[in-house]
Amino acid sequence: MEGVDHLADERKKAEFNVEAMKIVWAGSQHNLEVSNRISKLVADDPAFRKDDRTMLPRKELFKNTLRKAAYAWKRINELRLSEEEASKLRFYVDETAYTDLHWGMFIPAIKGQGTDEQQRKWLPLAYKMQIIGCYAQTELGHGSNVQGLETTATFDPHTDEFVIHSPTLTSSKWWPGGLGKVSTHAVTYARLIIDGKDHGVHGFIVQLRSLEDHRPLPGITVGDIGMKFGNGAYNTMDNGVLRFDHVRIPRNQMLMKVSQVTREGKYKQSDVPRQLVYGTMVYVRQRIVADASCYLSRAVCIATRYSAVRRQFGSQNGGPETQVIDYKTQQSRLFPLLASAYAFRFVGEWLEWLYTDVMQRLQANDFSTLPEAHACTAGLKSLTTSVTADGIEECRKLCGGHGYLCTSGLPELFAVYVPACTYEGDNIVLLLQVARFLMKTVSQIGTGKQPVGTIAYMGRIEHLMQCRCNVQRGFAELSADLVEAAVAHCQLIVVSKFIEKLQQDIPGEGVKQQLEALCGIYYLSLLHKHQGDFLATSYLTPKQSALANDQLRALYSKVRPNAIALVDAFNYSDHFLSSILGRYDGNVYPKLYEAAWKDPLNESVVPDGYHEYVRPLLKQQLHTARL
Ligand SMILES: CCCCCCCCCC/C=C\CCCCCCC/C=C/C(=O)SCCNC(=O)CCNC(=O)[C@H](O)C(C)(C)COP(=O)(O)OP(=O)(O)OC[C@H]1O[C@@H](n2cnc3c(N)ncnc32)[C@H](O)[C@@H]1OP(=O)(O)O
Ligand SMILES: Cc1cc2nc3c(=O)[nH]c(=O)nc-3n(C[C@H](O)[C@H](O)[C@H](O)COP(=O)(O)OP(=O)(O)OC[C@H]3O[C@@H](n4cnc5c(N)ncnc54)[C@H](O)[C@@H]3O)c2cc1C
Repeated sequence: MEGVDHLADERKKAEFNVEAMKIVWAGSQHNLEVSNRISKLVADDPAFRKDDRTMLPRKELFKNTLRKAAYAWKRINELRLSEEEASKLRFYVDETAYTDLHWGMFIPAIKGQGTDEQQRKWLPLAYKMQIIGCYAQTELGHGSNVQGLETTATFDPHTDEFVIHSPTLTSSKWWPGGLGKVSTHAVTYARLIIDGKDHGVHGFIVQLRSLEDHRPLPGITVGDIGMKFGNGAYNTMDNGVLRFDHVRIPRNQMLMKVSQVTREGKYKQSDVPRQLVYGTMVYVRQRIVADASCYLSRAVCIATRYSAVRRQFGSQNGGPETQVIDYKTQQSRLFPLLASAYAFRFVGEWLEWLYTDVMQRLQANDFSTLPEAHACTAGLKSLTTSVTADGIEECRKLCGGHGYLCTSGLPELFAVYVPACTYEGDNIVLLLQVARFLMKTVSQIGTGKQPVGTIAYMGRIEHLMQCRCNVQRGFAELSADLVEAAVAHCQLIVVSKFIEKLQQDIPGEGVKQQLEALCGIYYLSLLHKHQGDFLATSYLTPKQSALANDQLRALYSKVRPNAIALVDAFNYSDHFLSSILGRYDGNVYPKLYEAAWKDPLNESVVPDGYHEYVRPLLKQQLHTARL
C-alpha cells in the first residue's frame, strides 16, 4: 500500500534516540546537516537518476557517466559548493567516474610529491578541470610489486628532457581509472635512468591527449581495457591501457619533492624517506577505510529492513508467519555485520585523525610515525574491505532469492565494491606488510625498545619480550600464519577504537547503550569465530568460551527491537539505497511486482527472437506430434 509505513511497528520498538544516533554516525551535527541537504539535492534531481544503470549497454552507460560528471561539476560551481559539500555530492551521486581518480589520486599525487613550484603550475589547472588526470602506476605484468615496474624515464641531458618508454608488452600501463577514454594527463610511474644507472621508480606528469581534439599525442597508444565484473557497477569507469613510444617530457615534469634531477643530470635525494613516493596510496587507503563503513552499512540497511518485512514459517492459528529477523540464525549472520558497520565507522574516523597527524609531523620533518601509519592504513584497508565485500554478499544471501534481483541493489553494490580488495594494494600483500612491521617490532622489543601507539600492547606480552627473532628468517615459510596474526592485530585496533569511542561523552537517550551492545557483538562474534585459537592458546577456558557465546546471544536479543532504528540512523534516502528490498517504508512486494513489468523484456508480450528461434521449434514439435 502506497503511503503506509510497513515498518512503523518496528520503529516504535526503538529504545534510543534515533536522531542523536544519526549525529554519532555522521560525526557531528554539522556533518548531518550537510549530508541531509546534499542528499536531497541529488535525490530530487532527475539528472542523477541511477535506477536504469544495470540495464544500459556499456557505451550508453559510459556516456551517461560523462554527462552526470559534467552536470555535477556544473552544479558544484553554480551552487558554489565547498570542498566538503562537493565531496558529499560525489558520495550521493554514487557512480564511479574518472573524476574520482582526478580528485582522489592525480591531485593528491601532485600535492604530495610535487615541489612548491610544480604545485603552483599544475594544481590550478587541475582544480579548474582544465586538465584531467589519472594515476598510472600498475602495468600489465606488474601491480603489487611497484619496484618491479618496467616503464622507463631516461634523462636526455642534450635536450633537458625525460624519454618515457614502454620497453615490453608487460610494461604497458594497465588498469588506471580515467585513463582509457578521458584523462588528458597522467602521473606516470617509471624507472628513472640517468647515464645508464637505474634509480628506481619515480612519478612523472605526462600529457597523453591533445587539449584541442582529445587525440593521443605522438608516441602514445591508449584505450579502455574492456568490460569488468557485473552490470553497471565499475563499468562506468574507463580503466585503461597505455603505451609510450619514446615520449619526451621536460625535466621539470618529474615530481621532485622526494628526489631531484639537476640540469646536469645529477640525482639528488632529499632528506626524506623514499617511501614518500608511495604517499598517494597511503592517502587513498585511509579513504577506502572510511568508505568501507558506507558500503557495508548500505547492504546491512537493505538486509535488515527486508528481514523485518519477510516472513517464513511459524504461523500460529492461522496468524502471520515469523519475521525472518526473529530467527537466531538470521541474527547471528546479520547483527555482527551491523556491528561491523559501526565499528568501521569509528576506526575510519580514528584513521583519518592518524593520517592528518602523520602529515603534520612530515611537514616538521618528523618521520617517526610513518611505519605505523603505513601498517595501519595497509592493514585496516585490507581488513575492512575484505569484511565489507564478504558482508555485502552475505546480505544478499540474507535476502533469499529476491536479493539476487538487480532491483535489490545488492548485486551491483557487490560488483562495484569487490575490487576494493585488490586495488590500492592486494589485501594479502598489504597484510604481509603489516606482518613485516609486527615482526620488526618483536625483533626490537628484545633490544629494549618500547613499542608505542597501536603496538604498545606488544611490549606487555611476556613471551614477546624474551623473543630473539630476525625479521626475514622463516617469514616466507610462515607467511600464511603471519597474515592471520596481522588480521588479529588489525581487529585489535578496530575493537580498541570502538571502546575508546564509548569512553567519550555520547549524548542522546539510550544511544550509548546501543553502541555498547554493538561493540559487544563485534568482539564476542570475533571471539566466537576464532574460539579454536583462543582455546588452543589457553587464553580462554571452554567454560569462558561458552559464557561468551551466551552473552553474544543475549546481545542479539537486546539489539533485535532496535535493529530497524539502528539502520535508520545511517540516514540513507531511498534514492541513495536504490533498493526495493531496503525501502524505508518496507513496501516491498507491490514495488517488486511493479518493477518486474518495467523490465525491457516485458515491453512486448512476444519477445524479439520468438519468430526466428522459438516458433520453428514449436512447429517442429507439432509436426512430430502429429506423426
Ligand atoms: C571541489 C570538487 C571536489 C570534487 C569531489 C570529488 C571527490 C572524489 C574523491 C574521491 C577520493 C578518493 C577515492 C579515490 C578513488 C579510489 C579508487 C581506487 C582506484 C585504484 C587505484 C590503484 O589501485 S593505484 C595502484 C595501487 N598499487 C598498489 O597499492 C601497489 C601495492 N604495492 C606496494 O604498495 C608496494 O610495492 C609494497 C608495499 C607491497 C612493497 O613495496 P617495496 O618498496 O618493495 O617495499 P618493501 O621492500 O616491502 O618495503 C620497504 C620499506 O618501505 C616500507 N613501506 C612500503 N610501503 C610504504 C608506504 N606506502 N608508506 C610508508 N612505508 C612503506 C615497508 O614497510 C618497508 O619498511 P622497512 O622499515 O624497511 O621494513
Ligand atoms: C577496479 C580496479 C581499479 C584499479 N585502478 C588503478 C588505478 O587507477 N591506477 C593503478 O595504477 N592501478 C589500478 N589498479 C590496479 C591495482 O592496483 C592492482 O591490480 C593491485 O595493486 C593488485 O596488483 P596485481 O593486479 O598485480 O595483483 P597480483 O600481485 O598479481 O596478485 C595476484 C595474486 O598473487 C598474490 N600475491 C602477489 N604477491 C604476493 C606475495 N608477495 N606474497 C604472497 N602472495 C602474493 C595476491 O595475493 C593475489 O592473490 C586497479 C585495479 C582494479 C581491479
